[in-house]
Amino acid sequence: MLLRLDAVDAGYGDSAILSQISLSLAPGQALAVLGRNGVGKTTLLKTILGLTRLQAGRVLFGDADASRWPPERRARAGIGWVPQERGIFRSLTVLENLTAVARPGPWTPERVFALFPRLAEDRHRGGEALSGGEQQMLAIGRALVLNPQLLLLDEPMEGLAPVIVDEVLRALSDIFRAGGIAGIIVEQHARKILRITDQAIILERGRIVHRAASADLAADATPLTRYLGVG
Ligand SMILES: Nc1ncnc2c1ncn2[C@@H]1O[C@H](COP(=O)(O)OP(=O)(O)OP(=O)(O)O)[C@@H](O)[C@H]1O
Repeated sequence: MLLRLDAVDAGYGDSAILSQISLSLAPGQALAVLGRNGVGKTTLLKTILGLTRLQAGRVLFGDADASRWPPERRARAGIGWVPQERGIFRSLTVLENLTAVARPGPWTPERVFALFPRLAEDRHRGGEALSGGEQQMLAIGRALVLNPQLLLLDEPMEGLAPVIVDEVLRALSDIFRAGGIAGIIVEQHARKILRITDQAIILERGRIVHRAASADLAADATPLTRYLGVG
């Protein structure tokens, strides 16, 4: 297993947000995290990144107990993060954004440009001149050139035009299927990411209320209707 959460309770200070979360992810596997607003999806990603307070349980990365590792150590160990607010350097060009953080490994700036031709065309443009879709692609690219083993994405499709959503979905599918990188994607639009993930969980009030193979959930949407109110 690449990642395992064992009966994790976590939150901010004394407030408990997540309760009894157990899950595991093999190398190269992708997991969809679904649920309504405020159920704790982002908090789950932050808990894996070491940005919340672990109140009970364990977080294992590879063979190591990472429960007490600070965020920097988790990043060095191979946990990558594409934050919802994207966080690119606006004063640097696209290429500089990538080269500023790249670490040795299969994912180079050139490979990112092959994945996102739109970014390749704009490689010398400044970060401040990019569209929302290009910013998202760059945020994903920047996480990739750090050559993580696990990539965490928080609502990567939010606010993007439909044509860009399709490009980002295709790229993420390539990353997981061919790139050998495991992924956890938080998303409101369940349908879209069930196609590119292996497993799915649905959260409600900080607990996992349903887990399934993504293909099964796509074929029988009863749980989606029940917990998310979508068909
Ligand atoms: N820094 C924080 N300190 C205290 N409470 C927080 C903090 N961040 C989030 N919360 C609370 O944790 C709960 C879960 O929030 P979280 O952002 O994880 O939900 P979410 O499922 O990702 O929702 P959304 O889709 O709106 O982002 C909410 O009640 C929220 O108010």
